[in-house]
This record gives sequence, C-alpha cells and structure tokens, in this order.
Amino acid sequence: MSKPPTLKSFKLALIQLGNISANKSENIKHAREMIIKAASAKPDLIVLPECFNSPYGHVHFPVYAEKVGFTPGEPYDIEKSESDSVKMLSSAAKECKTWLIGGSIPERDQKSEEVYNTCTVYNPRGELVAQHRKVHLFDIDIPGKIKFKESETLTGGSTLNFFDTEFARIGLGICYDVRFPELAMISARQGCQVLIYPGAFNMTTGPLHWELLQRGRAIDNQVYFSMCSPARDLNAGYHAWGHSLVVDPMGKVVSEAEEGEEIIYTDIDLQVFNDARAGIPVTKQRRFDVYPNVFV
Ligand SMILES: NC(=O)CCC(=O)C(=O)O
Repeated sequence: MSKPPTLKSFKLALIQLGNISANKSENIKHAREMIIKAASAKPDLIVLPECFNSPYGHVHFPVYAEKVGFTPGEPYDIEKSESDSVKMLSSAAKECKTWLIGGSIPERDQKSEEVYNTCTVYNPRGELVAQHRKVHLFDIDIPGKIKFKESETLTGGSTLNFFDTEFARIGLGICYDVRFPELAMISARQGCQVLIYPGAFNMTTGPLHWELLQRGRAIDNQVYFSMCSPARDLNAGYHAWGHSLVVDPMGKVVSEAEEGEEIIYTDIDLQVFNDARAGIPVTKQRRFDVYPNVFV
C-alpha cells in the first residue's frame, strides 16, 4: 500500500442534480452544464449524485447501461470509450481543470454483460483514474413504505476503492454502502482522510438515517464524510431525499443542501481534521490485540 498524500485544505463542490428524466442525452447534457457552473467557484473537486444519467429504478438500469471497460492500474483510452457519460465527464474535468467524481451510472461489464452501479473518477487532465462498483445492493422491504430490489438487475461490486489527489486520499462508496461500517473503516485504515459516496436515499429512511449514518461514519473514523444526492422530483418513480451533506471529523454537519437542485461548496479544513485526531486520539488507541484481526 502506498503512503497516502498529506491532507491539505481544499474546496469541495457537491452538485445536487435536478431534472433527471427518461432522456439520457439530456441528462448528460444537463450534468455537463452543472459541472461547468460548479467550476466557476474554482473548487478542487466536484461531485455528482448516484445514477445521474438515468431514472433510478431496477427496470431502468439495463436499458441505460453503458460499457465503460476500465481496469484499475491500466491506462484508459477515452477516445475509444463506448460510454457517452464517460466521454462527457472526462471532457468536463479537463475543461474545468478539476478533479471530478462522476456520481454513478448503470454500467455493463464488457465481458460478462453483468450490470453494475458504477462511479468513475477523473483527474484535472480528464483521465479516468478510479472506479467503484456499488458493493452492497439496495434490497429493502419496509411494508407500506418502500420496497426496492437493485439485485433484480444489478450485480454487486467486489472491490474497495480509493484514489489519491495532491490534497487527499479519497475513499469511494455508493449510497447503501454507507450502512456497512466495515467499508468506511477499511478505507480509513488505508489512509483515506475523506470519504465520498454518491447516494440517493428515499423519503422513508432519508429523514431517519441519512444524516445519522454519515455522522457515524465520520466520527468512527475521524474523517470528512460526504454524500451527494439527486434533487427530489415528486414526478419521478423514485423520490430522492436530497439534503446532500458534508460532515467533519468531529461529526459536525458543515454543509447541507435542501431538496431542490443546488450546488453546495465546503472548505475541507486540515486544522479541523488534525484537531479532531489530536483531541480524541482513537486512531492511535485501537486495541488490535483484542479485536479479531480483520481490520489490522
Ligand atoms: N440508492 C440507495 O442505495 C438507497 C439507500 C437507501 O435509501 C437506504 O435507506 O439505505
């Protein structure tokens, strides 16, 4: 494992994207416009929400799926990409000279044809540098409230993923992944100082769990934790909670969107990170002699 970059203060932009319709090319076009808009405030990193190019629903995933064909550690030729979303995200990152976490899209594996919920990441040169396939699929059934089964059409990813910038090591997850503290804890143990999960909670669990889970993951690991949601659209089949959020390593909510389309900016502050870890030194007090060694 390489040494993580030393955390530096940086500016984060979350795009709580609205107007996600049945028209994929319109969705891609609108996401591009919003990236350009977000970049006008000169953030170092821009984030899109889960499933930004397609309506959110298991019936839609195979229809909207694109072949990305990225292999970690191998160079990726954007010109030869079969994915319109990847091409747009790459060119927008390059044009804005910014890091970009491209939310997620339904992705079809080039060999197996299995469909994943996949996040791709771009550096300021527009190179595709990392990918995360949602590991834990959103299969829930709360009678009378919400039933959702991603596993009807999606396959879960099987790798943990992070990427290094000049200002931080950033760990990735997607939405339901936040409910599994192991994922965040392993990312933090691998040196991530910031964890960012595109997500789309719903109107039942959103009010109860969205903020609580993120504050929990932030405090457990003394990291900045953030999730970027689509805007709420009551005409859509799935009603997203919205409230894109950034939580600091003390568990304090430092930025929060409302329900509609919005861009929120946050200064990720090195001093806050260092003070949290110095004041409550849990990262140095872990008792690996007592725990089973899964997290060592
Ligand atoms: N897109 C998702 O994974 C939704 C997760 C969610 O709403 C939850 O309660 O968990």
